[in-house]
This record gives sequence, structure tokens and C-alpha cells, in this order.
Amino acid sequence: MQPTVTSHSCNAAGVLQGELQSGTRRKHLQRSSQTSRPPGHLHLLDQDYLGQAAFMLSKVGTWNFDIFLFDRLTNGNSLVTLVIHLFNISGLIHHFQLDVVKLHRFLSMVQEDYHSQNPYHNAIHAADVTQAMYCYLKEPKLAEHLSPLDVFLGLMAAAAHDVDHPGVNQPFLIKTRHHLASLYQNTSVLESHHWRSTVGMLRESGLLTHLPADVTQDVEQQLGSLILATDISRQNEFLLTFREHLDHQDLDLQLAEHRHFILQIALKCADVCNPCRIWKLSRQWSERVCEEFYRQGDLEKRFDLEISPLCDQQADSVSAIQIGFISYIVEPLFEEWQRFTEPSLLSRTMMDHLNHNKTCWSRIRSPNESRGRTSKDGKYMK
Ligand SMILES: Nc1ncnc2c1ncn2[C@@H]1O[C@@H]2COP(=O)(O)O[C@H]2[C@H]1O
Ligand SMILES: [Zn+2]
Repeated sequence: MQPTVTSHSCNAAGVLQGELQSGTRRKHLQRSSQTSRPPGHLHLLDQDYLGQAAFMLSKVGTWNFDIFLFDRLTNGNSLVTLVIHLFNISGLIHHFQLDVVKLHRFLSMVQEDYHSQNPYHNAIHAADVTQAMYCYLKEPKLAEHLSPLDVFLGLMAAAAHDVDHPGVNQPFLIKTRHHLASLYQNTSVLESHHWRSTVGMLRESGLLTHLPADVTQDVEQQLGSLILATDISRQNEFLLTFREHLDHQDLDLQLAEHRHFILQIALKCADVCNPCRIWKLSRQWSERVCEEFYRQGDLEKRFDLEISPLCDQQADSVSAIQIGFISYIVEPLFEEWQRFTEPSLLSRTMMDHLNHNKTCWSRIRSPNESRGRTSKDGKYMK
């Protein structure tokens, strides 16, 4: 459907270009005046916090890992701390002879370019997705086939997949004529921006300059293909291909092409896995994502634009949005992922949490509440 563009939307575009400016240029200016130590206050208890964070890292492969607690313990540096640790224990620093200072610099740039004022699309979400991705890469069905490059790409893509997200969705950028929408011709606008920003930061950090040019080029392309796969509007395309492979049992993980496809699916699972987390964590993600939707709805109201699906706080309750999201996006994807893992202990655990959380949301939801909005064919419409 073509979004309505009113004269207000042009005003909105002007205001929003400012409010939703790409963080990259703004932050690069800030960055030049900063030392390599992340901002924050020193507390007497810092050592205690870091000790607890280190203890949490010793359990980084467990599914009930509390990323919110980890972020507090690391003073808002969950993404940098987590990814350096994962690179280390996965042997990537050694294998690719990475310069740790450059790695730290690259990850700090990525972390900084997430918008901390977004309730959902912020660096904690990126850290959460990366932790989930790590768990998936360790799945017995997958782990033995993965090369160091696959693991490197999987973790990097997860860490950077939403970088500089403005906290509004693609239809909003299109209808307010945001410059990113015209730059990427209204197609995978956000994902293209996340990818190109990542490539910019990779080059600026010099992290890969010691590797042959063809390797660097391959890394940049594969990162693009992984990050672009997180475009939720391409969900059915990936799900159908995945189902077909599983039905025909023709996935051969010796083939780089098939491994890449599974990395795309794993990243997509990691991106929407929050309803599969324990209730205490899952609920927080649900509230955060809906808060972000409602903020977009409030902006749309302010500028007399049509309120996007799921963004109307008066009509779309958190519980209804969750039940719709679980039913149309998460369950179908994780059912196939469970089939792929044959099923693993982790897959079963995730499905148990998913069922439990769905039941919790159904109980919260009052009988006369409106349903989460879906299109005629049942497609989730965010
Ligand atoms: N718990 C959730 N409830 C509703 N939508 C969600 C939830 N988690 C993730 N999403 C949506 O799934 C999308 C995945 O891609 P995005 O990060 O672009 O934006 C995400 C949200 O729009
Ligand atoms: Zn995401």
C-alpha cells in the first residue's frame, strides 16, 4: 500500500531528518574527542561489578543469560565486552591475527552508533542477538561444520545488524521522505543502512587491513547478505526455502553456500528470539519493542500521518501484539529451526518458553481486547 503523504509529512521529514539524523556523522564527531575508555562514572564498586560480569561471561553459552544485568554490570558496555569475549573464546582473535586495539575500536564505534534512547533497537538488543547467535553456532548440528570465517561473520553480523537504527520502521521513513529511503530506493532501507554503516566502520577501524583484499571484500559482501536477511518483510521467502530444504533433506553443510543460508536463518532466529527467552527477560523485550512502536505512533499522530499497524497505544495492546508476533512470525520459524536441530535441547527449551510466554500473554489479554493487527493472509504487519 502506498503511504499517504500530506503536507504535514514534509514538515515531519524536516523535523525528523534532525531528530532521526544518521548517528554516524554526529557520533564520529563526538568520538574524536573521546579516549578509548568508554564513558561512565567510576565507582568504588567497579571491581565488584566487573567481577560479577566476568562470572556471567563464564556462562555466556546458557540460554537464560541476563543481558540487562550484564549491561548494568559493564556500565553500558555489554556489546563491546561480550563480543570481545566471544571472539576470544572462539579463537577468532588468534585465527585472524586480529589487533585487539583495532577490534576494541571497531566494536566501540558500533556500540556508540546504536541509539541508547531507543527502548528496543539499541546496543543491548544487539548484544542479546549476538549472545543468542553464539548459542545457535554451538548447536551440535552446526558447530562441527563451521569454519572460523563462518563464526566470525555470524557474530559480526549479529553485533552490527541494527546499527544506527532510528527507532522507526521503513514505511515511516518512506512516508516522511527520509533521505535513507531515497538512497536505498525504498527497499530494505534500514538493513542496507545497517550494512553500509558497518562496512564504513570496519574500514575506518582498519580491523581487516592485514588480510588480502579479496578476503576483505568477501567479508563485506557476506555481512551484507546476512544483515539484509533480517528484513522482516522477507520472512516468508526465507521460511519457505528453509522448509523446502528440510522437506527434501538436501542441506549439505560441507557446502559454503548452504552454511551461509543457515547462518542467515540463525541470525533471523536470533533477531526474533526474545519471545523464546525466560518470561522475566522476554516480557521486558516485549514492553520495550511495543514502547518503540507507540513512540512511532505518537510521532505519526503529531504530524497527522496515518498511524502504522501496531503503533496505536489506544488500539494495540502489548499482549495482543505479542500473541500476533508469536503466532505469525516466531512459532513458524522456530518450528523449522527445531526440525533442523533434530531437535536439540536448546530448541526444546526455547519452544517451552515460547509456549509458556504465549500462555502468559493470553492470560494478561482481556477477552474484549482487539487482536494484534494482521493482514488478510495472516501476515504480521510491522
Ligand atoms: N517481541 C516482539 N513483539 C513484536 N515485534 C517484535 C518483537 N521482537 C521483535 N519484533 C519485530 O521483529 C522485527 C525484526 O526486525 P527489526 O529489528 O527490524 O524489527 C523487529 C520488530 O519490529
Ligand atoms: Zn534486530
